[in-house]
Amino acid sequence: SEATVIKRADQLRSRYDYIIVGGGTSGLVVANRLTEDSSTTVLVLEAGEFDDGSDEFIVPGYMGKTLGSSFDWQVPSVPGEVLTSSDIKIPLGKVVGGSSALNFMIFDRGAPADYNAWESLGNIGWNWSNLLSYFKKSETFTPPLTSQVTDFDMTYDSSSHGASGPIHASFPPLIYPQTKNFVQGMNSLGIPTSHDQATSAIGVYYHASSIDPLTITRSFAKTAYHDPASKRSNYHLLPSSHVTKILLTRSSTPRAYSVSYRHLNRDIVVLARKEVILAAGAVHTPQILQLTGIGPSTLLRNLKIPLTVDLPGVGENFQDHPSVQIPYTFKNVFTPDSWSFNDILIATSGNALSFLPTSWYSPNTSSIIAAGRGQEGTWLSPLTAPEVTAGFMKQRELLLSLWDSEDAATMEVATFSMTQFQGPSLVISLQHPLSRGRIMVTSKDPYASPAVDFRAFTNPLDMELMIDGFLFMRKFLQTSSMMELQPEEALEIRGLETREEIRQWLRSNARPSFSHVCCTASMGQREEGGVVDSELKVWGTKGLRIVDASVMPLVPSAHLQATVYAVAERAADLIKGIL
Ligand SMILES: Cc1cc2nc3c(=O)[nH]c(=O)nc-3n(C[C@H](O)[C@H](O)[C@H](O)COP(=O)(O)OP(=O)(O)OC[C@H]3O[C@@H](n4cnc5c(N)ncnc54)[C@H](O)[C@@H]3O)c2cc1C
Repeated sequence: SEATVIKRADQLRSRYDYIIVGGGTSGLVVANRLTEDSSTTVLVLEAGEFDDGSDEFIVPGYMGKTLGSSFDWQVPSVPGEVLTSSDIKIPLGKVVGGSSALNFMIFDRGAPADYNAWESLGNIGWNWSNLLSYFKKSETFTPPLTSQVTDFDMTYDSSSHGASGPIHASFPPLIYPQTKNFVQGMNSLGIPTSHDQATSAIGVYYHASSIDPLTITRSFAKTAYHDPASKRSNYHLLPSSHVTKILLTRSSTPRAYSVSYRHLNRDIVVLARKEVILAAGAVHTPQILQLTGIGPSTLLRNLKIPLTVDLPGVGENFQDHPSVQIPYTFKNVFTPDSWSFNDILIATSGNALSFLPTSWYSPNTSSIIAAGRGQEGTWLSPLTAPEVTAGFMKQRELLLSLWDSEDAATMEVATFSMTQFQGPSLVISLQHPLSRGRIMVTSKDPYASPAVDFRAFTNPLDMELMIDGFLFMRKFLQTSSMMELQPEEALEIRGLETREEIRQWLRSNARPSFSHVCCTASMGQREEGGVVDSELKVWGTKGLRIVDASVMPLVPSAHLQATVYAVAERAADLIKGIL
């Protein structure tokens, strides 16, 4: 597949129709779709290398092993105001394929209400029914085996899925038997099994994974979108190319005409005839914009970065799913005797998720929502511009209606590592948080990490939901299905009784991220802190778009990759001008 990939910058053309910054999940989708037209030339500049072809990238049972390697950016984050545990390093793919090469392969969609909320914020066309065709376009779905349907009561609806898209969504051939206890435990608390999460993402379900069912290996942006495109002479990708800034004309509406990058210690500039497309992910896209002089004017002035466009929303509205592992051990969890070592390698861990509307786990739903409606503070950073605050107020009203609805989930319960040794590690994570973080550069140096400040749980209502999630887990672990696994509460949480005690424990044990960084260059009205319009064009510029997880206005209640693929597929049609 690397035969037509450009190895040296001197083999490049001096000019391309489109230059895509970042050869990750979204960038490769757009590069592939644009080069379907053989007269369109595209260059992808990717900071990372090709993966080394090792099993660690593609064998499901090895997932997680590449974290912390040279293929991972490992971006440090700022210590939290509320979470004392939150100065973590965030994993992000620095490799062709981006984070889709590193992720845990969970392949799921958010609820229709999550995407309709994007349109309600003024982003015309960004609703569930429009996105559904792009979810399908990106996917080839293979249903579970007949024996799995019988043994695990699995259900599915093929018509909700794609049949011929680039990314494979399938179920691993082996599923840990105790996954069934998880599903039945949820059912016994009145939480229904979703018939197919693809169109009905509320309740408990067995999730598909981005795995090619023939080879039982990872299906990701490189295999699905890059490999086929690399056979086209109008498609070029240059790895080890760190983009440092975008060059824009000095006209009244500046036009992006070129990209500056460093390749093998050389600083190089390449020209874009039509557009520059940012796909560097939710951490690096706002960084590149700020380095280019597009961002909050006060920040840029302080750092002596010449202002190109004053856009106060760049780097704001930062969201993720704060999460915590509930520490239990399970005495009666095992890997079936009949499984060989190879079987263990093809089984992903976990396989079931539960997405809960607030009232399904919180007895305090109405008082929490009333408190939200009455909130006078915003708990945004004191440095936040008025436009961004105005946009947040609109979001908050909408979010509280999602918190109050059975059509949207505010808590996820996930199960990982269903192995003999570790037991199911149960993780709860907050969906649709009200707290907002920010990502801002701290110097002109394009190789320095920006300050990544999650600000998780700064809005106190997020913590109230998390406490109710924690208490729900105790109830769940006492269901007869979960009791069969002989759970034992770890000593550190055994004594926790009051909300205050649980809050303190969460403050030092929750994590600000579930690796779902997004929303830092979000779609929206300019006077409401939006960075791109509903065609994903950066406000106040020409020839500059964003297509990655940064453009989402609100994080959906799902793991992010399926949504990133769908957004990028739709972005490609917008760029082609066929929408
Ligand atoms: C550890 C981990 C586990 C995850 N697990 C799951 C999961 O199980 N299921 C799920 O649905 N989602 C999961 N996700 C989330 C999902 O993978 C991401 O949301 C998605 O891949 C993001 O796509 P993106 O295009 O926005 O960014 P990325 O895929 O990260 O792409 C950005 C690309 O830009 C490149 N880049 C950055 N800066 C520059 C620069 N200056 N110059 C040139 N190139 C640059 C990067 O190297 C990268 O290749 C996980 C993510 C991680 C990190």
